[in-house]
Amino acid sequence: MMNAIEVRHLHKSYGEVVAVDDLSFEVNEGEIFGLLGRNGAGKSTAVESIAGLVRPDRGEVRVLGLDPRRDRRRLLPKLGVQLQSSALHWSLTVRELVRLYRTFYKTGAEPDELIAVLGLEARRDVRFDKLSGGEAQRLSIALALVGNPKVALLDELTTGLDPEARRQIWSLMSSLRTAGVTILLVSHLMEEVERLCDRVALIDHGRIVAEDSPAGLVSQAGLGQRVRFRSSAPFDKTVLASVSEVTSVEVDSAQVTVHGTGELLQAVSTALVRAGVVVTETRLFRPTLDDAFLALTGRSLQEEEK
Ligand SMILES: Nc1ncnc2c1ncn2[C@@H]1O[C@H](COP(=O)(O)OP(=O)(O)OP(=O)(O)O)[C@@H](O)[C@H]1O
Repeated sequence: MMNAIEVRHLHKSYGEVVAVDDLSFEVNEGEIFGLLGRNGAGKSTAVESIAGLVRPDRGEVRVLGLDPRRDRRRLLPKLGVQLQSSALHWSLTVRELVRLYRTFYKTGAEPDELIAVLGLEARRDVRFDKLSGGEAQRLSIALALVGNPKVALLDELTTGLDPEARRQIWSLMSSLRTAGVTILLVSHLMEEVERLCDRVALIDHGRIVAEDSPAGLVSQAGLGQRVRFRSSAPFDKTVLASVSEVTSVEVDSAQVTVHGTGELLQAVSTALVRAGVVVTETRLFRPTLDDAFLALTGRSLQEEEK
């Protein structure tokens, strides 16, 4: 099977700033692939290079086997691009813009249907400069999808959207996946990435730090899980000594934290019941993608680039 997107040894600097530093990855056909990283990590530069809008200093990009700069005319009908800051003609309405973009393609979506799918029906005749940030964002997704692309590049998919609109976009992404569209998406949102992406590349300083499924990244980080509970009687650690899932136990007065792997909660609960130990407020903490990012890059995803 051909890879829908291939990026090999991509480099791009802006003056002194190295935006993308030897970036290589592949996106399979029909896959949703996420680029996750802090502000300034180089994600947008990568997307713009794949879209053919930025000329890389070095390296190669192929989209559906085509060079996005050299084979631009052949690629554009098959490619949908949503960029972070799209400056659109401010005096055109939502409907006029979607219809205009539709004319760029031989085949594509029915403009009014697409407007409805993106929840913009009520705003159809509103000028672009009168839209809220979230509405403009949804419009930019509509414009990226109006040509029924085979490959969609979506930068900051749901940034600025309220939870309701976000869920709508997520379900739209799932139906695009079902339709076989390949999607490269840039996101800051863990929940979005965990829900949508088949695979994710963690990007830091223009480089890939790790690449796997969301669950795979969490297990790559080797963080294990924790079970925490309260014990009214002084807790005797030896109760858990022979439980193979347990790696360590911390007792802080009444609060007990058990670190371990596998079916930790089940194993700990069983051992406590067998020993006749009564505990309360039992909670399981699983490492998140955010924890994995911190473990793999040394910094939290929320932290801004200095
Ligand atoms: N056109 C440009 N001119 C100069 N510097 C740029 C340009 N575009 C990006 N950069 C710089 O390159 C680095 C990578 O930026 P890029 O926008 O690709 O990162 P990003 O991961 O997409 O971050 P964000 O989420 O904030 O957009 C940053 O240091 C940025 O300031």
